[in-house]
Amino acid sequence: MAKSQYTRTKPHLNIGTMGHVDHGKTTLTAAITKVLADRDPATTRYVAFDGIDKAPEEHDRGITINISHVEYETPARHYAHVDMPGHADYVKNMITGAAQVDGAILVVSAQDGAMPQTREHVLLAKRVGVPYLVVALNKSDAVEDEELLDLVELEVRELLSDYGFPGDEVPVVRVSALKALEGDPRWVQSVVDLLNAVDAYVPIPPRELGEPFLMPIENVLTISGRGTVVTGKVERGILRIGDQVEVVGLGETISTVATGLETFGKSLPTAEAGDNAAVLLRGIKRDQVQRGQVVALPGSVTPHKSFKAHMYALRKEEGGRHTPFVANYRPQFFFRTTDVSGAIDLGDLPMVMPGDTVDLTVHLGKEVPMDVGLGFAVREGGRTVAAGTVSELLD
Ligand SMILES: Nc1nc2c(ncn2[C@@H]2O[C@H](COP(=O)(O)OP(=O)(O)OP(=O)(O)O)[C@@H](O)[C@H]2O)c(=O)[nH]1
Ligand SMILES: [Mg+2]
Repeated sequence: MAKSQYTRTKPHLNIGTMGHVDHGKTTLTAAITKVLADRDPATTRYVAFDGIDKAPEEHDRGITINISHVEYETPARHYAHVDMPGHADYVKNMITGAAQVDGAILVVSAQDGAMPQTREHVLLAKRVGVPYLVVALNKSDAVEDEELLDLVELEVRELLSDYGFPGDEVPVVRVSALKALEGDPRWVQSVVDLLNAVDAYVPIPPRELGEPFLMPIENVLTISGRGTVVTGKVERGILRIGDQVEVVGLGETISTVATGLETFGKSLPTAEAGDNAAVLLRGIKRDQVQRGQVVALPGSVTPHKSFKAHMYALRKEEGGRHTPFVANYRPQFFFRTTDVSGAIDLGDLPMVMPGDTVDLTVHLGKEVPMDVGLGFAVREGGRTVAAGTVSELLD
């Protein structure tokens, strides 16, 4: 596929920006690439705001809809960065992004403080297993009163603690993405400080290199003359060019061979757990594969329609339901990069109250590749109402 080769000179980490709509996630993403590209153009390419929010609808509405990937390097690390949407209607896309990261930058506008999707994103981050958050208190240029900044910081720390993050320890860095993008030295430094905090606070997670290869498919592309390419973040294991793989879930399992590997347009000899990879699949047509399936070592993962789950129903203060749900409740279930509708079998329970933690059975409309321990979110009418983990595989 690509000409130049990706060399693993620095540890690799997956990070992203999350937070309420308009708090400055995309501006910060652009500013990070700008600041790093200005320092070392050999390792980072500047990606302007329009290169991140590319879709015409994003342009017209001035909001992020799709998640978008950029890469950059600090002196210590290579980062793949996913810019997530903040708008309530696109939380679905945000969940996909959050499921991939090893840590995230929670962007909070210092002017507005914590807002509904700040809360929802922190909660989802916890539920989908984002292990570390660093806070960018953005738009600090627009708030002159230091005490106000202190107040917002305190509020955010409390919010983090409410959802099980160490609110006292989490680095909170006062930044201005906009001013950094404009080259204002004070605020350029604020972005450098933020990156230093990420370098120092978010550890490189142990990669499951010894496990069988698995990559959830996030996107499917056609490369003319070459064939079909699937992209995603490698969840576990190592894949080499020429390896036999299976595409599993949402229908028949398909067997094929990985005939090419890439990351950010550079060729890879092997794709490893943690990598953002593009995998060229031999003899596969674009319509045979889709987002939500996984590419895996043959026989290593099986698709299931039914499973037992350990689940927490969000309280109404957390954005959850105001009323209990009863037998045959049919919400959407979000796994890795897909969502599927399903029914909940409560067994002997008469109902589930917001705030309850329960064990129940789920029957999905389509087969999803899963293992015990896989996390999922439950949504209904555009909001997250529950979150859980798979505790036992049924048929
Ligand atoms: N004053 C000031 N304005 C900012 C700053 N960062 C972003 N903005 C402005 O805030 C608005 C929203 O910025 P975006 O980067 O699109 O916000 P977002 O969080 O990506 O929005 P969604 O992706 O739609 O959730 C834009 O008008 C920016 O110019 C900042 O540091 N200071
Ligand atoms: Mg955005």
